[in-house]
Amino acid sequence: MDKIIVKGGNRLTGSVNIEGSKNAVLPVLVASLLPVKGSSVLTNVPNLSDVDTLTSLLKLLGAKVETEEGTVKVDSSNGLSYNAPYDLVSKMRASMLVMGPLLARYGKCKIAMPGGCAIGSRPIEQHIKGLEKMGATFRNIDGNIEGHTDGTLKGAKISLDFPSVGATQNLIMAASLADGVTHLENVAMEPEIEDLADYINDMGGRITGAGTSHIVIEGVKELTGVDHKVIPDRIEAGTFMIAAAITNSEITLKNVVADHLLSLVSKLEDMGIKILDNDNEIKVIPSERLKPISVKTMPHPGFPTDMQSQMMALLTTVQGTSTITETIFENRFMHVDEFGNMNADISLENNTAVIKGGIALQGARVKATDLRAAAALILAGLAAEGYTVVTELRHLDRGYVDFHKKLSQLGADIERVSDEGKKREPVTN
Ligand SMILES: CC(=O)N[C@H]1[C@@H](OP(=O)(O)OP(=O)(O)OC[C@H]2O[C@@H](n3ccc(=O)[nH]c3=O)[C@H](O)[C@@H]2O)O[C@H](CO)[C@@H](O)[C@@H]1O
Ligand SMILES: C=C(OP(=O)(O)O)C(=O)O
Repeated sequence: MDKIIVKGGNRLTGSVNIEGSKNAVLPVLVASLLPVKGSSVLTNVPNLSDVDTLTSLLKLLGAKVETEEGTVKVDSSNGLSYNAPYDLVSKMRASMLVMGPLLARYGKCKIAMPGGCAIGSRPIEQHIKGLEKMGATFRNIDGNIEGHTDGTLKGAKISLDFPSVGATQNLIMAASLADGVTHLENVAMEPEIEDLADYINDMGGRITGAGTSHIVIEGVKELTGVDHKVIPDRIEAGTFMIAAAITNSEITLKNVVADHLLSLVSKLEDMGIKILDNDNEIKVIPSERLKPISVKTMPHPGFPTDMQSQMMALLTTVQGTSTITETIFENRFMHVDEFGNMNADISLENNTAVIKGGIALQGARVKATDLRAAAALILAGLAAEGYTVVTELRHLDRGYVDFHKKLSQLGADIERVSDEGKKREPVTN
């Protein structure tokens, strides 16, 4: 089993390049199933295992996919299959997003129940309810969801109970090829939604309001493949901002959109850290004495759940009592015990973690419990006394490209020890 070994105490310096966003590229790849003409060329695509899993799913569905360093070309103009099997879907929640495009293009889909990080139950009733309003019917058979329409989806007025990112993406894609106009209310406002809408609009779609809570989609007869550059990964960027803060270092992030990171920036500023942004770059200027804070995860533009564990790592090093309340996923505190193994004092009161910070972290052998927890434990290792060994790196590989190499280039004492022959190779087909 691969492991990352980090020796704490080094200051970081220099700059780091941020990759294309995992949470943007996955829906954009799925939307590449929509065009009946031409092919799409996606650039700024991160080399992640989630991207490999999704391109495998697209191929299995009948799309032609060519992958090169940072670029994926998808041609879905040939007939597609409508069956997304368990072995791929179970690896990744984003697989559920193929429901919308398959129903829109073929009037049917068969999808195994989703996977992803074990951070809580991942219900999809908001996806299903919205698609039902557009005329689809569903049944559950042997762990699969089968959906049907009588030919085409119909535009509808849909209000989500909660601004689910996945449901918003699924419904945007479905409505893009539906008959008539769809109004989506109380939808997610994440930057990844805007990226998806921009991509579909460039293909000939008619979507307005993406990035607000009310999106209107006028269905079109067909879409045509286009080139699209994926937006920068705000969560990878945020993770490196915390790396700077936790090591009391000044670093610069390149290829970022500062406006996507406002809630994190505001919290870091409350703690006493200075953040300067200019022209797709962010500079983090640390401070010796940070202040404790309270954080609550919320749908965008609130504080992202995907930054919760990294922020927790930082708060363990800050003198005083901080709190983090997780409102998005009920089981996203599995890293608390791992931080405890590193001498952190964190107690859980329902969905709030109370962090008594400032007790020196001690290097330990810890286990990544999910994707962001993997990064957070490595961040804690940067500040801990002695060596921290982080295992279960398959989680890390879902969402971070060369994390240890980037940290090492910034000056961290870190290495990844691979099991012979088991290292993930980039897909080159
Ligand atoms: C709002 C939010 O922060 N969403 C995050 C979520 O997106 P993702 O699309 O995975 O999740 P959703 O936004 O759909 O779900 C957020 C919440 O809504 C619930 N839910 C969702 C759909 C549904 O049909 N029924 C239902 O109850 C989920 O259980 C969860 O508690 O995980 C991604 C990966 O960590 C993040 O990038 C997203 O920012
Ligand atoms: C948990 C994450 O991803 P997923 O929803 O794909 O599991 C994440 O990006 O932090």
